[in-house]
Amino acid sequence: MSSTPPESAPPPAAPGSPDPLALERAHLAASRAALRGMRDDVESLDIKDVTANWVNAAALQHQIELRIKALADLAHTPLFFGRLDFLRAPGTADDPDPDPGAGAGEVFYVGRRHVHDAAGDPMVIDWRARVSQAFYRASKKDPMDIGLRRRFGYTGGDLTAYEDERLSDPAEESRTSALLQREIERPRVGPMRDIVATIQPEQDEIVRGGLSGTVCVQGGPGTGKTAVGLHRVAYLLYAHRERLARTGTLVIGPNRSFLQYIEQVLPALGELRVRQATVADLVAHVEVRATDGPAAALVKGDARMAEVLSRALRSYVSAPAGPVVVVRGSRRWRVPADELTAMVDELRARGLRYGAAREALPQRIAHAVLVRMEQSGEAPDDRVQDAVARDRAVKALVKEVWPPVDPAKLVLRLLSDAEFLAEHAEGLLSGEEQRAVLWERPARGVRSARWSAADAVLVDEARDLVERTQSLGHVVLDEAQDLSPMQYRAVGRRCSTGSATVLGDLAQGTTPWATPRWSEALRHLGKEDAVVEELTAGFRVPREVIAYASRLLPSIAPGLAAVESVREAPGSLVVREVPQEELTGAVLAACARALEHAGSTGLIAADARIPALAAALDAAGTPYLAPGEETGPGTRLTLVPASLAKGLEYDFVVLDEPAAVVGGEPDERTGLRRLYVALTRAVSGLTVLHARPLPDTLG
Ligand SMILES: Nc1ncnc2c1ncn2[C@@H]1O[C@H](COP(=O)(O)OP(=O)(O)OP(=O)(O)O)[C@@H](O)[C@H]1O
Repeated sequence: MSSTPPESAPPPAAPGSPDPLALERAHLAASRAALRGMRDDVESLDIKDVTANWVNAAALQHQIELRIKALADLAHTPLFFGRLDFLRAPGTADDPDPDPGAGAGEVFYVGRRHVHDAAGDPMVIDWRARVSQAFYRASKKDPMDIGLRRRFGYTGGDLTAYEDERLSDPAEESRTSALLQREIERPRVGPMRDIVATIQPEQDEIVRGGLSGTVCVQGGPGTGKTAVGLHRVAYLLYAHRERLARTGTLVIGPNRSFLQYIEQVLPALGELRVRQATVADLVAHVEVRATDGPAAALVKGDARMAEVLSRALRSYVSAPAGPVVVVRGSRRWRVPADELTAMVDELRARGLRYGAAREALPQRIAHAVLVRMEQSGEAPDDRVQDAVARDRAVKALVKEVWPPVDPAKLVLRLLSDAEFLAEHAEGLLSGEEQRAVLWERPARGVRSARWSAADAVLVDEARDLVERTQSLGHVVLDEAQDLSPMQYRAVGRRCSTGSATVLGDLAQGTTPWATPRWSEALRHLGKEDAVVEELTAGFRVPREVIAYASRLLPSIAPGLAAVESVREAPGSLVVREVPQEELTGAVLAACARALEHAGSTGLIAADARIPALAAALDAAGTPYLAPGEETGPGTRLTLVPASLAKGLEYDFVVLDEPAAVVGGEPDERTGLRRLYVALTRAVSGLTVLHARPLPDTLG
């Protein structure tokens, strides 16, 4: 970016009047100084006076250290990226409770964090504050009382450009932002970055949605779903900090490489304490050492398995065979079998968790004993009730009629014992489905069993039947289209009393159980009343490339609209046929050409082709990384197996042999969806090289 305002900026200031860029730089310098002042204030806090207790002191010290960290002025992160000149005090037109301290015609600088000067006056407003909303939402149609919206461009940490929109001036034409275009095309080195300076209005609606409801976002490749999900977490933490600090937030992504790719975004937004995990991490109660075939995985992931498990668990509860007799001193108290049966039936009917009901039963029995004691003139108190509940006879009876159940052992038995499975899958799973889920060799113990990923989800379900899983305040679920119904349930119980942001693209579903409709996914998640929003503007992939990839849509997701790219990049797509024996050489040459440009290059290929391409790159002395590993100026090429490409992006992509990508999947639709994912990873250029024929729709 040049050091002068870009073309879209207003003409230079008239001679004699102050240079606007110089004034803005002065405000930046003053804001930096104010931020330093804020940090100095925190650093000079003396906590000795506040607390004498060392535990409290340590906790306070930790808080202070976090605050100092949050107040760091990162040289390459602009302190503010926008400015709003209000025509009158924000919100006063129709707001009975306007922001305090906002005067008519006030000017606000919008940035990543709040900065105030020594007098407490704001120098920079947090992008998440209510006044900042107009920066993202105001338009010519609805100027929201904004006279001027100014966007700033930075080079490194220096303010070098600005772009103005006079929203309330009917004479000014709306135009697309050159700074947005530049931001998107800025070469990618390192992990995903935040989009806080350029969040678009339809994205902002989702980011600032309330905490109480669940939102599901359907959006094609590169529409900003991941970015929106992460910014939504940052927003919710700002707007509901105390509540979420208590209940917790979690971001769920498809695999490690993806999590590595996104892990810097929230810390860059000042949020250091959000847990990020895969579904496998959440259900890691047993060690996964085996892979299911598609038939087994499909049945194990089906929601009917929840009912099978529930029935199997309930089968452990039996009717008492006889009375319970409690001996206290010289007296014997007898509760007959039919009364015990009524207690068991009542607890069963109440729908409590297995473990909670099991804990309640001794208290019920003790209560029945106490009633008898009172009837015979004794005056037992609570301690007596507790003692009776712990009586050996009571314990023995509870163990017999409501035995403790280890969730992993329950699943192990179902998958090892054909008769036990048949008994509880009756009317739910066909004989063939039952055979599909049974282990070939029954396992002897939980530790030695060869658990699969889907089995671990079953164990998680069983654990929840025994003891309720704790719910978090908010969960963001990315690439949600790929989850099985049982996986949705596992995520759903982690936000059962909280809310979720569900992000995905039905056209990119590549598991055998990929969800066909969001309504179904939301039902399994337990969030039927979620709002489904659609994002259609594409930020990553240039128009030519997305148009090419979208030719696959009618076969992979009929009815889904193609992404409308916000960017033209003529010449960004090259599709070339080469003889088979020249394919690898051509691929390497294409990578070398891509690497002549700044930024990252991804070489995407069918998983089966990876070893050959890795060997060829090694032989050519070209260094490369695995997906998710941080690219740096030295190594900018990543070798990406098609199965790991989802969610990632590169400035330039070289796609090796599409037919092999399609052929690497068990069926054609999944193959074409995998190809669609691979075709939509490029920001600036895509080169497709093939020796075998392309799929019909692309040919
Ligand atoms: N408003 C925006 N301003 C600037 N860049 C944006 C904006 N929205 C999205 N982007 C960029 O577009 C790219 C794609 O975004 P993101 O990865 O969130 O899309 P996605 O919908 O999750 O894609 P996929 O379906 O492929 O996973 C990222 O580089 C992101 O930073």
